[in-house]
Amino acid sequence: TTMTASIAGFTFEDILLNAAGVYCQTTEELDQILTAPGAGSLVTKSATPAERAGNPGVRYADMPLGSINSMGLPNLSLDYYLDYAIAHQDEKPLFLSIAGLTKADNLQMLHEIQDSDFNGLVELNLSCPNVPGKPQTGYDFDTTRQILEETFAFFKKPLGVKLPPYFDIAHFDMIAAVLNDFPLAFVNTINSIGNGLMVDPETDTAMIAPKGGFGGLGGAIAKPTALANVRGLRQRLNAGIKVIGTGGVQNGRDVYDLVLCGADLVSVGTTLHQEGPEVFNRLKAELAEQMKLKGYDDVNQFRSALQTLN
Ligand SMILES: O=C(O)c1[nH]c(=O)[nH]c(=O)c1I
Repeated sequence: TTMTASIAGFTFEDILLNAAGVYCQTTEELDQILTAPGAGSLVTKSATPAERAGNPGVRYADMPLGSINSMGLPNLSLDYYLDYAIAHQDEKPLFLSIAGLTKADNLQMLHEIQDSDFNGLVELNLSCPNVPGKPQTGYDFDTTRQILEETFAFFKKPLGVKLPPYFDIAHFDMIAAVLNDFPLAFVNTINSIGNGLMVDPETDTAMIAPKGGFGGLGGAIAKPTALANVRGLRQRLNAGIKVIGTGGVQNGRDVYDLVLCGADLVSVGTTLHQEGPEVFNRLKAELAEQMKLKGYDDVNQFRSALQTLN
């Protein structure tokens, strides 16, 4: 069974990887993803120029429908992840994620990456929902265009963007109209569904502390929105912009569905957090089983092959 994909000239021997933010905070965690059977790549925790502690208090919770988090962008700084990525980029194609709190921070980090020995892929996170007072850039189409214009004036290495989920067909049209104007290597869709709220039934209290309990939703609850965003963007984006599908992956059928909607790679967040890096081998085996049932021996045979009723 062939389960490879290519983005920006990189060949991925497996289509699975972690979702940024999950199991990728420290070199110890990153090494586990790097060596996990079934994982074809990894992405580092979204970085800021300087180290950040993130939001105080309980900031992650599992729940029946998935997870809720308001981490608040805790990370060990761009240099920490850049050093790791440079040290390991010859072992697998790697993604380095950045999430500056300002355009200036993003441009500063991109200049540093441009001038560095890192030659992998950069994921510009435009969708962190959990920094108090900071809106999700991906919902501001003009600001998104502005950042990409200033970025591509100097940045020449493979770059993609991590997008928030969109819930209006008009917004699929609008974000695609922006993205299609730039030589992006990929989009990664979706980030968590921003600012949900969950209650602990024992105590009638919000499950997480930051922002009065408001946080990004992941896991099973995110699957229909993830499928719609992968499909909606695949249908609208230039063929040269590849798609990483993220959201709601619990089993091989979920991976299959994201590929059916157009995903080239598939990333796993909540289920990785709950199960650990052995999840990749399980998902790979279950995907292979699903493909066998359907008569496919290569993911390239059914990518974007979703049928519709009319
Ligand atoms: O709270 C976080 O650190 C976080 N949490 C998310 O669910 N998505 C993000 O992009 C980020 I930067």
